[in-house]
Amino acid sequence: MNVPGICAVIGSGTMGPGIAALLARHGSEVRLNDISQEALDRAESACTAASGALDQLGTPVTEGGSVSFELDAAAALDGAELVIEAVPEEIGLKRRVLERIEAAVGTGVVIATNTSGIPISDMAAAMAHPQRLVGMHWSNPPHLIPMIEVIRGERTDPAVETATVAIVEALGYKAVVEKEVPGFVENRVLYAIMRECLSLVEQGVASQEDIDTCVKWGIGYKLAVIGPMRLLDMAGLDIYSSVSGYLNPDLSDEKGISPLVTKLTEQNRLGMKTEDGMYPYAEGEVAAKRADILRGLVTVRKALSEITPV
Ligand SMILES: NC(=O)c1ccc[n+]([C@@H]2O[C@H](COP(=O)([O-])OP(=O)(O)OC[C@H]3O[C@@H](n4cnc5c(N)ncnc54)[C@H](O)[C@@H]3O)[C@@H](O)[C@H]2O)c1
Ligand SMILES: Cc1ncc(CO)c(C(=O)O)c1O
Repeated sequence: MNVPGICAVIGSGTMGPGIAALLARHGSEVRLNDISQEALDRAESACTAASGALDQLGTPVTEGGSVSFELDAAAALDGAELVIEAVPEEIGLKRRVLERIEAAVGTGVVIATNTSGIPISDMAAAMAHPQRLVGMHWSNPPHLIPMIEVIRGERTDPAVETATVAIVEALGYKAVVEKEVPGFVENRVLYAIMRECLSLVEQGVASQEDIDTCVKWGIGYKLAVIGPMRLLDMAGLDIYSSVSGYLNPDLSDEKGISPLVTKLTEQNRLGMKTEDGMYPYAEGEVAAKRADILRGLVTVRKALSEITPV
């Protein structure tokens, strides 16, 4: 199945433009909406950059695709066959936006939320037709990371989930989340890794730099080729049993926010957006790092596409 003819993406911040660019690449007429004209102005250059990255990847262009930038939500939603909500991760805002989307589209239109981990059923609670809400969790940067989680809520119509899986499979790789646990699969695994890494820095076990090197060139490299379940078979479940027996009780079980992250956020050291966070950034260094990251993701994605999935 190809992607829908007309899509609306509601929210044009970090995620919206890359989502729109990829859908347009596959032939959709995409309307990108935001309440901020400045965000829409930034989105135009973000979409151009995303399209350039897709050129480098060699992603074929399906004729007929386009992205328009709409401050008027009604204009963006008019005739949409798929709506993707990508506004900030705040359930009250998402519920209000979903209500407005519902009022503007037919009951047969799939409404997908890009929430990072809010249970779909919680978001659907305010909807008149909750059966058409489905989770479609993209990863940043959305035009390059080909895996998209599909998450159904308690009242999601199975046909809506099936249609969403078909769209995802036209774009990349699906991971169907069978139970809508907070964080779904990707972010639960990612946040478990980040919790342990932050704990290791807080304990002085290793520096940020060496932890990044260890994870990138150790498990990150390996897991890019061998999924964790396959790796268990490769290592041997007996090995896992022996090691996890003494290691699991010692892993971080921090239930709150990392004290180091709390300290840094209180100091407004938020990372690249403030040019200081886990690392300091000299003038111009953030743009250079972002370019390096995108170049690296394109290069690795090309290499991975050369191998058969293990
Ligand atoms: N940033 C990431 O790495 C990432 C990755 C995957 C999923 N997500 C999820 O995607 C969603 C969006 O995240 P983001 O990082 O793009 O957020 P963001 O804050 O960068 O962008 C959100 C955009 O929504 C706009 N907006 C706010 N209210 C609106 C409304 N009523 N109508 C239309 N637009 C509105 C804002 O002006 C802003 O431009 C969140 O649920 C987030 O958890 C984020
Ligand atoms: C830190 C962090 N949190 C959430 C997400 C996605 O929902 C990402 C990501 O996509 O990379 C992330 O890095």
